[in-house]
Amino acid sequence: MNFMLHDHDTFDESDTQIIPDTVLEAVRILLRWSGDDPDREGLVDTPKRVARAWQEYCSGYQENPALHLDRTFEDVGGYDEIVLLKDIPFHSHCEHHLAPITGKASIAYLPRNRVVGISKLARVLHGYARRLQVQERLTADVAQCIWDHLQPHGVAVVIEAQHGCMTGRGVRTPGVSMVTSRLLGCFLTDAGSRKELLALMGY
Ligand SMILES: Nc1nc2c(ncn2[C@@H]2O[C@H](COP(=O)(O)OP(=O)(O)OP(=O)(O)O)[C@@H](O)[C@H]2O)c(=O)[nH]1
Ligand SMILES: [Zn+2]
Repeated sequence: MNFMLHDHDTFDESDTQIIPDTVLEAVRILLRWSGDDPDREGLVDTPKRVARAWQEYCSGYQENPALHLDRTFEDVGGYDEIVLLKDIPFHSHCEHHLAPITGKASIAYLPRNRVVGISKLARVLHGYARRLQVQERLTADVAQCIWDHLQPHGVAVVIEAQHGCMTGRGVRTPGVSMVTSRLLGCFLTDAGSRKELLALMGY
């Protein structure tokens, strides 16, 4: 599909974004196909809202999450133990049904000399979560990004999430969580490091 803009495309003054008319029409078609009337008052602005919402849900495609790890610090008082950012809430969407995935991630690493500003771990997570995902790939991508760019002794990412496609539709089984993990470096190879990590994470 070609998303080149045309003269008649909708210019949205509220956020100075141009939304291609093909996108707005796609939402109108979906609304009609779902059984509603896209021309009724409550739905007239819905295609524009949906387009903007999806730009936000998928804003991760416009960024390189690794850039958040560019700035590191050496002077942290000789600290050379595990750094853990625990229970970071996130939102994503599953690539199969475009349904929401909501959950929390815990991200840990064992620094090699340099540390990163702690918020950057959450930024990396959101950079990958704001794309269409399966939970396994989200977990692996976050871990690999930290591993490649910080070159620490070890990285661990554990994600626990609920999948909207299992609650609101399909098997309709609310209350279940999917848990995924990716361990790299010492957390994979050294039982002592792994034990310490899992205790810190509360597993
Ligand atoms: N492994 C994995 N599966 C996921 C994830 N998100 C959604 N799914 C699953 O993707 C599968 C897609 O299966 P399909 O049989 O192709 O689709 P479907 O007929 O809609 O399947 P049901 O959800 O069982 O109705 C489903 O089993 C979903 O539960 C994820 O992050 N990881
Ligand atoms: Zn799904």
